[in-house]
Amino acid sequence: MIYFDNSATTAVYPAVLETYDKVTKDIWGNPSSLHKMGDRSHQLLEASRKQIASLLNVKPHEIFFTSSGSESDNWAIKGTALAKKEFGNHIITSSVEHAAVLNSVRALEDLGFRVTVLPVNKNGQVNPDDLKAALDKETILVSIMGVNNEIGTIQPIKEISKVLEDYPNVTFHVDNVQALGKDIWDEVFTDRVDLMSLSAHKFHAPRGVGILYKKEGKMIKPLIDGGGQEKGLRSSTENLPAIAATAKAMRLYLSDEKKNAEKELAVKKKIISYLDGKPGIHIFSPINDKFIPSILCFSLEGIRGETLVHTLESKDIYVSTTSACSSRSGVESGTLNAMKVEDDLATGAIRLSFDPSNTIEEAEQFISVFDKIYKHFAEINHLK
Ligand SMILES: Cc1ncc(COP(=O)(O)O)c(C=O)c1O
Repeated sequence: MIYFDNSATTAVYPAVLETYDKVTKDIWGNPSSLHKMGDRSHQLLEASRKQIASLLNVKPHEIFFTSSGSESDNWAIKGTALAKKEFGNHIITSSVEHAAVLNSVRALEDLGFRVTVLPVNKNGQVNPDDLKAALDKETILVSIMGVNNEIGTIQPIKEISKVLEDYPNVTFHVDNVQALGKDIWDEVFTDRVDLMSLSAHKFHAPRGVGILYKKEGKMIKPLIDGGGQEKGLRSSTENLPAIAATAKAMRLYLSDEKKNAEKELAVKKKIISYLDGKPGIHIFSPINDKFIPSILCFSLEGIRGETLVHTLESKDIYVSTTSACSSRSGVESGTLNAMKVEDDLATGAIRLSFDPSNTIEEAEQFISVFDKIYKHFAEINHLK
């Protein structure tokens, strides 16, 4: 089996599963309970928060646990809009955001907020000058992702941060769900970032945990009301086994970022060296400093992405059409469309996403399987 779909989700590390198991069995008290069992759970919850904060170089009280990256995005955007609606009604985002961001701003648009969606260039990057031009005195929120989930573009968060230094009252949210552990943290998490979303299942923790970093003092309204957990801002009994597992997974995932990025790059390089220059092949995530090494998106002219996904699956190789969450709903790649890629190439795109555990041997096996598919379709489609 070759798993090249790590941007969709990752396998839980065995050591992390052990933590999950142990906490489920031994530390199952409700952290809000006043007795000893509750106290023990509360201590573990806070220790997990502290570890995550330390790994991200922020303060523990700036870390909030949610249920997913999607919830963190929804909360960042809708929670900020609700908290700041007296100060303005304008929100800026980009055309290549994840659906959790784009659909959140669309929902706010239906409620009367004004939304500007910034275009991107042929690499899928936002131009900071476009942001500058879009900002006005009504702007309350800017939400731009750190790394795109479909093609792996790194957004110019540093330059955007510089633009936003002149607008201290504008909340700046960054969706960094795909950016953690890619050895680019300084580029995507600056001092100017006020809110930042992460998702645990993207870094070998179990599903069911998202993280929202909220800079001290930033205004946000809760979306989930109830018993007042997470300092009254996000109620519901904490998913402690998964949270403790998340802290451990993050420590392991970030322990060798540079080496991990090099391993992913080696796999990507190997496959690109095969694909590059082949008639009918279009590569959307080349190797350069604008793209992370772990995502490779490309299409083969005349073939639908889903056909390629299922043909590869029949050989026990797992990849996605552009993003796993939209592929079942049949939605074409939002990112490639925003980059003005022709429709038939956009619907033909597949995404390979690597993990440091992937090997050059797997890349070679992929190439050998793909080459047969390529030759077959190249003949049918008369590609030269
Ligand atoms: C950039 C980005 N944001 C948000 C999400 C949503 O995260 P989750 O699956 O935890 O809801 C994803 C998931 O693929 C993503 O890639």
